[in-house]
Amino acid sequence: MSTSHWKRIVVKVGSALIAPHQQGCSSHYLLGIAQFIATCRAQGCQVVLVSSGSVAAGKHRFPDTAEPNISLKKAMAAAGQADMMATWDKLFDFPSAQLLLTHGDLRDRDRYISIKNTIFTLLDNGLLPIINENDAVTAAKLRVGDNDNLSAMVAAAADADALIICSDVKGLYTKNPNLHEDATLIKQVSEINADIYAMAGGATSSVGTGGMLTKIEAAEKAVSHGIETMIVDGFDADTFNQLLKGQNPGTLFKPYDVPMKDLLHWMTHTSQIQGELIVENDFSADLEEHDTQLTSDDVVAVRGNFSVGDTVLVRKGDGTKLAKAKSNYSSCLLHFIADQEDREFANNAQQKTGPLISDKNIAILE
Ligand SMILES: Nc1ncnc2c1ncn2[C@@H]1O[C@H](COP(=O)(O)OP(=O)(O)O)[C@@H](O)[C@H]1O
Ligand SMILES: N[C@@H](CCC(=O)OP(=O)(O)O)C(=O)O
Repeated sequence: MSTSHWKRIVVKVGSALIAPHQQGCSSHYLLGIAQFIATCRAQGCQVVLVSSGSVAAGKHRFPDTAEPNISLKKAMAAAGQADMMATWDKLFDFPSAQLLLTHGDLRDRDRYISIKNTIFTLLDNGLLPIINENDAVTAAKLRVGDNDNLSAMVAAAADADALIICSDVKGLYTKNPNLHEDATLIKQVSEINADIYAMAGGATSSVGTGGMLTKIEAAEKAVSHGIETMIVDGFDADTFNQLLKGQNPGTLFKPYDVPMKDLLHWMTHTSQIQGELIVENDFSADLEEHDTQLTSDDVVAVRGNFSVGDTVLVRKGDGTKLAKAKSNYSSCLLHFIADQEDREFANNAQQKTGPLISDKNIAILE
């Protein structure tokens, strides 16, 4: 790893670094991170910042709430977001821009492409995109829920070379170091497997979300896109000197040698399977190469409730998974078509809407 070889990176900053005392924002720990970002940019590396901290920053505006419920957390996020942006903005001598996203935005292919374009346009014009989840408006079904996974989705969208997750611990330990004195730091992870997940516990601070578990999930998403990922200690100013010297100050997760194709990665790690289309057992998944298209005639069963634009799994009746794809029809419409005795309705739907799945929006599973 070396900062001078990176063309584009995503830096994720956890809540404890932004509002360490939950009395609004503090620039104490952010200064070193801001200097690191400025140095990377000066070296020609584009930077996207994913910043947590809106809830922690807004908390002090609601002093009588020891255990805030979800509505209060949303209000805290709304109250703290502007403060958090203003705190970052003061530390930079270049302009920044705010993007507030939900999983609902990222898992819709058109909106995902639009987000991608906006990030690139901001970067190409010298702005620093600062991204957070839109906590104030999002609902349970539509949220990513933690900024570790959000930062990995953003890193994939931005086609980043590296994802640096700045937290309140040095990196991944064999067990939670805040609870176990004998925990030891893991310097490098070449393969994320069940043993690695078994080391990860949840957050122990009152402001963190997800703990190490969501960071490993994020690392898994990122490395499969070919993005080297690091968990580092944002409290320690020396972390950023080490990074600039090409050293590993925390835990480094090695990227895949052969990254997943972009569309398959998005279908696997960002979009969510909302249902299944079962096709005949002799159906082959050559939709991509042969420009063929799946129609409602090819489907023998429909599972789950999905809407137009949702991602579905295409599989054979024997269980073989063939592809993940965007459905141009809702499950409701497919059931209705299947219930019709004649073909007229299906033909009309096909003429109006086109194929059930087009070759542009399908990722063949190898
Ligand atoms: N194996 C582990 N190694 C390191 N930290 C761990 C581990 N398991 C759980 N943790 C917890 O994860 C916390 C970091 O996650 P979190 O609180 O969500 O921080 P952030 O706000 O930076 O996302 C640590 O402070 C620690 O309490
Ligand atoms: N979106 C939330 C942060 C969620 C989150 O993942 O927090 P953290 O674990 O501190 O990175 C906020 O701005 O408060």
